[in-house]
Amino acid sequence: MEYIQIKKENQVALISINRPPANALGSALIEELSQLLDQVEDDFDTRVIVLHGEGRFFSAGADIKEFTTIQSSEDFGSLGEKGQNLFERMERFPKPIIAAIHGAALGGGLELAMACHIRLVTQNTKLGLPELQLGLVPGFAGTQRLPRYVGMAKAAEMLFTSEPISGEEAVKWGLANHAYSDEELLNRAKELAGKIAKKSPVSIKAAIELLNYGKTNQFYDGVKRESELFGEVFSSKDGQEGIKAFIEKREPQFKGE
Ligand SMILES: C/C=C/C(=O)SCCNC(=O)CCNC(=O)[C@H](O)C(C)(C)COP(=O)(O)OP(=O)(O)OC[C@H]1O[C@@H](n2cnc3c(N)ncnc32)[C@H](O)[C@@H]1OP(=O)(O)O
Repeated sequence: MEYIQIKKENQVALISINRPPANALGSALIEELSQLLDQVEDDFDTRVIVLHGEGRFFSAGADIKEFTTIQSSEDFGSLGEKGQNLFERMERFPKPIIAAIHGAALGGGLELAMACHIRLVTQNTKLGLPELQLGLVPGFAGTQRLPRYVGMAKAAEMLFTSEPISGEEAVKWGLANHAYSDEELLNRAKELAGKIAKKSPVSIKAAIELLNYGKTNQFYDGVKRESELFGEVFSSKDGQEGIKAFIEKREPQFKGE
């Protein structure tokens, strides 16, 4: 695999995303992550997964540079669906997935983290869904998962302003379980994974299935509508302007078209 490494220690699989400079979730990386889950699912000896990012960030989201190679709203919508399907699989995965988040988890990076069962963060990490800054909307089910963690009002504020919250704030809002220093993060994640690995895989699998019953049809209808709007908004002039502005490192000029 090119962008993802796996290391096993005491029944815990440490999965590292390694795609400098920002661990952007391009379509190849999404595919690799999906293949890796196939491997881990079949490996009886792996009981818990810890997911983290190499380098400066957990992940700065979908690959904005790759967006410029996409021609139609349908293709953009299907990119969204690929991410949505992978993240749904993760949330239902029979083995617990702990995200250990440092630096930043933005856009698709936070959507990935929100699909994990437990989130540990560093105090100063930035967590946000800044897609509206790009003239877009989130497309990997973030519009449906974020309000489940932080409530509608805080989710609306985070989406409308595009501003991230810190790891410490994320714990207060229920988006993350615990915040640690940069030095502590990975060891704490491994320690927690070790505790969970001692439980019966049978009862863990049942607990994950049961936790997922909290998601009603409204959640799935919302995810479907998100992928349609993700494609439509991408094709708007504002969507194209937002992506161009990011690449040109300038403020976007949105005209409502
Ligand atoms: C369905 C899902 C949709 C989405 O996820 S849309 C994407 C949502 N994410 C974002 O909008 C985040 C965009 N990135 C940022 O805001 C910033 O970056 C950071 C806060 C992560 C870091 O800022 P700083 O420390 O000032 O570094 P830097 O010079 O902006 O970035 C370092 C290099 O990383 C590239 N990069 C950052 N994020 C992405 C990305 N999401 N996709 C592709 N490339 C990205 C930059 O362009 C640059 O690269 P170069 O050194 O070549 O100029």
